Amino acid sequence: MNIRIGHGFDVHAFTAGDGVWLGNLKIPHDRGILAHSDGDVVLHALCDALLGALALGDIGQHFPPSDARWKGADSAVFLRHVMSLIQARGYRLGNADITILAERPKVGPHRAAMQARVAEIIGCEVGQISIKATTTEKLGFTGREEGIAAEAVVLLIPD
Ligand SMILES: Nc1ccn([C@@H]2O[C@H](COP(=O)(O)O)[C@@H](O)[C@H]2O)c(=O)n1
Ligand SMILES: C[C@@]1(CO)OP(=O)(O)OP(=O)(O)OC[C@H]1O
Repeated sequence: MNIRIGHGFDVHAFTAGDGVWLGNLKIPHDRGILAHSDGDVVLHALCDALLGALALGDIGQHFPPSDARWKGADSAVFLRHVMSLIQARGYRLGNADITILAERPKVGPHRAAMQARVAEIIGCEVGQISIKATTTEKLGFTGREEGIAAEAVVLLIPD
């Protein structure tokens, strides 16, 4: 078996609320997230990258937005399931590199806790999880603070 690479991307719109779920942590904010689940773009992009690495489809195929079971769901449930699919195929995570695109909230103060939480869900070392953030210099939908996006790249290694 060969090493495999995967890429994921996710977007959610802001709505009224008091915080956003990022990396399975609720980050205080003056907006919330519009989504079927908890709307965690970090975990959704990561799930899609992991699925993509083994050509296993995308998050919406495994957890359809039409399925009431996933309404308000904790996205850690999605990530644990995706990891179980990967492990069943004889692969483990090499590393994940995630980028959050947002003017606000600022990710820096929460980065270490987010990395630790994602590593805990996956069952890997914190050093295997990178979480970065960038503004888009006030350009586009993230720049106008209409929504938030995340991208993830992963490398999977055969056991
Ligand atoms: N939501 C964000 C956005 C950015 N950061 C940090 O600020 C740095 C500078 O961002 P630029 O878009 O101006 O390059 C960036 O490298 C991040 O460290 C952040 O924490 N949260
Ligand atoms: C996560 C799911 C779960 O129903 O819904 P949303 O929370 O809306 O998130 P999205 O990133 O659109 O992915 C699709 C679905 O799998």
